[in-house]
Amino acid sequence: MAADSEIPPQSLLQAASQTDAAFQKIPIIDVSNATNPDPAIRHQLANQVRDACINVGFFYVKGHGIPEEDITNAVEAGKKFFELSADQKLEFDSRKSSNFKGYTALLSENNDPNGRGDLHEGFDFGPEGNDENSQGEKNAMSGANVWPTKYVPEFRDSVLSYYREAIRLGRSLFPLFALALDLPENYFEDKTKEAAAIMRVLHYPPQTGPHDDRVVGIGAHTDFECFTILWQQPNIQALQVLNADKEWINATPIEGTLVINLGDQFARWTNDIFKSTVHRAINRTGVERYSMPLFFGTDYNVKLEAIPSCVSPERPAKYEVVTAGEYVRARLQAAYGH
Ligand SMILES: O=C(O)CCC(=O)C(=O)O
Ligand SMILES: [Fe+2]
Repeated sequence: MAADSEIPPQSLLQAASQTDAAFQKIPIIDVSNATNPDPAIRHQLANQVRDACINVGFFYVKGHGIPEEDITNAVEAGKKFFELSADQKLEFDSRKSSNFKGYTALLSENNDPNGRGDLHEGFDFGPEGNDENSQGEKNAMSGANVWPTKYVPEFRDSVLSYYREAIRLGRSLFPLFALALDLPENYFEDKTKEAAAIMRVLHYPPQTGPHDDRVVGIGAHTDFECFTILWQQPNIQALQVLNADKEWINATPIEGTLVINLGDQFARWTNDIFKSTVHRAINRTGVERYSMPLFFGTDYNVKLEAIPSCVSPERPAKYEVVTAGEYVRARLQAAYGH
């Protein structure tokens, strides 16, 4: 066994009280052993995940098992869609949909209230085929997806193949997050039955002109859900993560990895022991950039209530209890203004 497994494990609250959120680097974690039959190996991996979650809120995963071909096909389909004319793309305008699905044009979103609109366009979709069991008040994005099949016939199959792979990866991470929180490995299983994950394909045109922190690809924000699985285009530096000293740390793409970042559902659930870290993206490279985030949340009827292992007399519960569905709906309405 590795030497660090001989160090007596620190309690979660103890570890959380000694965090170093002025991180300079984003850790890389090899998750190929996430489902290893040896519990000692899974625990060791969960310790790395804990460190990343309480100090940074971001980590790269390698050994994620998503075939390169699924990534390429999804990105290529996205590129073809964004190359359509503005009028063609607006046939799928998400403002026409009651559930935030479809196309969002440049500048129609504003993630940072101090910003002037985000310089990216996007296409949003969710799970297919579970409309019946996920309808209703509780689910802000339930209901049918829209697909640009008439212009890009392979779009739906290509992005959904990647989506399914990313969901598989996301499901394999929940037991690690549970162990990292001193919880039973299956803690999140009954809370993530629907895999209420929304995925986006994003396009950031290159930005030129004078530097203005209010005009960026995606303004400074935190994500809403438990965690995000982000593919970002290789060789393009755009994504930046804010540390506790208010320095922007580059999340440079690393070949063969995906970025995982925690969102506000996890921060609320863990009473801020898991960090939902502010980030933004600016594409000043002179070339087009594409990225694909998938936001993995809990089922929308789950109450986001501080987990007992994350609360103590020194660290009382900080957030009022809301359901995941109420929370996501409010945040989406604030970002998209509808
Ligand atoms: O494109 C990126 O690198 C970041 C996207 C992002 O932060 C988001 O969609 O929430
Ligand atoms: Fe984000």
